[in-house]
Amino acid sequence: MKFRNKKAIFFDLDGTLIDSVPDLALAVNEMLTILGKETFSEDTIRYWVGNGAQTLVKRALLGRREVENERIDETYFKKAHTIFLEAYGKHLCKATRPYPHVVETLEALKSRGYRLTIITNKPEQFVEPILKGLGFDDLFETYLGGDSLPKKKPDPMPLLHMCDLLGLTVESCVMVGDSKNDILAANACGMQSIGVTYGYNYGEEISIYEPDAVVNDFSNISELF
Ligand SMILES: O=C(O)COP(=O)(O)O
Ligand SMILES: [Mg+2]
Repeated sequence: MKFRNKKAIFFDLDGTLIDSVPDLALAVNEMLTILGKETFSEDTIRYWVGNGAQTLVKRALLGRREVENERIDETYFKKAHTIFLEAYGKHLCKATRPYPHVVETLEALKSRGYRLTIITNKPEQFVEPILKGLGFDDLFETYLGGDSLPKKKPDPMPLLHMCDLLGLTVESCVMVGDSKNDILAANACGMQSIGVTYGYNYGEEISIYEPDAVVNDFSNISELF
């Protein structure tokens, strides 16, 4: 298939452009150690990434992914969250790297005239330092973090807001992501989407959420435009 008449491509960050779990896991375990709690393997923590920093901290404190109806003492949670943000801020690009073919594919799409932006659930404060640290911040026109707006993916709010920022219709944009949160957000506002299979989707196949296309390697995205 080919996407036609598209003007902009919105990219998810963690699990799509960059493999950030090693550094997220380092920060989670630093937080747990400071709090005197047991730490977890990178493989376990990978299943907890996707809903932003607050949910990641909550999952780590409770030691499981399903935490929606769980209550944690607010003061304790705030302390843990602050420790996590400080720890992660120190390790943003220690082991975090772009996935294979990401940089050259983004460069090719940009040189063909596509407007490129990032919509991540990661806290906004970390986005620019990571992009700068990895040397590809100049490829993107703008970005939104998980705390930039009142709602984050899977809510369509950030996708619709990005369309407004760029002055584009939903139909002229495509969302690319590794997680159901990306595809559900796109589906909720009628935007077309591409799922990547190599990221973090809580151990589930991304195809279950019915993106318009699925790619196993980032370089395959350029063939879709
Ligand atoms: O950090 C997260 O929880 C998810 O970030 P993402 O939206 O870029 O995948
Ligand atoms: Mg992601």
